[in-house]
Amino acid sequence: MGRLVAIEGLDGAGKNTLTRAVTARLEASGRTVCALAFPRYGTQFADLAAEALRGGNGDVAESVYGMGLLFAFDRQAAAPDIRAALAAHDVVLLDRYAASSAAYSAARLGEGADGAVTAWVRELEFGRFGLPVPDLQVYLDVPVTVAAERARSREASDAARERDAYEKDGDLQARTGAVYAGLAATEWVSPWRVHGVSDAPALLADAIAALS
Ligand SMILES: Nc1ncnc2c1ncn2[C@@H]1O[C@H](COP(=O)(O)OP(=O)(O)OP(=O)(O)O)[C@@H](O)[C@H]1O
Ligand SMILES: Cc1cn([C@H]2C[C@H](O)[C@@H](COP(=O)(O)O)O2)c(=O)[nH]c1=O
Repeated sequence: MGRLVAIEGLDGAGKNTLTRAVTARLEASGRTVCALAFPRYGTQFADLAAEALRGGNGDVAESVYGMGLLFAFDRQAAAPDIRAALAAHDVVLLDRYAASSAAYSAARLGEGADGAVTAWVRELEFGRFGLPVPDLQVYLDVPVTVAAERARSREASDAARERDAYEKDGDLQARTGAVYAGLAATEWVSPWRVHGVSDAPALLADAIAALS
């Protein structure tokens, strides 16, 4: 059975880039890795959520819990794929998982890491839906200004990556970062590790390798 590792952080923090670097390092050391990303763009629930964050689907985006349900349904639909990946690989790396819902939802509501909505996400996704619990959650701790600049320059160079409502809201990003720090400090759902902006991907890859 493989180890499940979720990489979390702000929009533009570099989660996808870090996931690819860690995958390469783990594979070079002989481990098999499967990388998945949430939301799963191109599938129903993820696309409904993405459209909502760009002004579509009526007033869905106004509801924090409504958005939480769409993201949670996306993960519930992916659960068989995650379990199959865990059965077939040494490591399954997730670019965002349930903690993204916890962090962004709490930030939108002005709650902390120990508030009502993070408890709701935990119970819904790991309780009611029975999603696999990560062996390790990683908070990629990048300053809000750096993440925002990366998201902006990516938008400038790639028209398909136009920033959504969350990405354009600097105050929301700052609050989300604070909630992520709280989730990591309190080991929300399972163990966490903080990966700093200057930390080498190899450090994280070695920590993941040590899990198995
Ligand atoms: N360590 C780094 N140094 C400099 N630039 C980086 C670094 N990591 C990522 N970037 C750049 O920042 C941008 C965002 O990176 P990436 O797509 O990996 O972020 P992300 O956290 O997955 O974003 P999102 O959650 O918004 O999809 C990309 O253009 C990427 O090339
Ligand atoms: C999975 C997930 C995502 N979000 C938010 C975070 C981002 O602002 C957007 C889109 O994600 P991407 O990484 O930029 O593609 O959705 C969320 O609030 N809850 C979630 O579960």
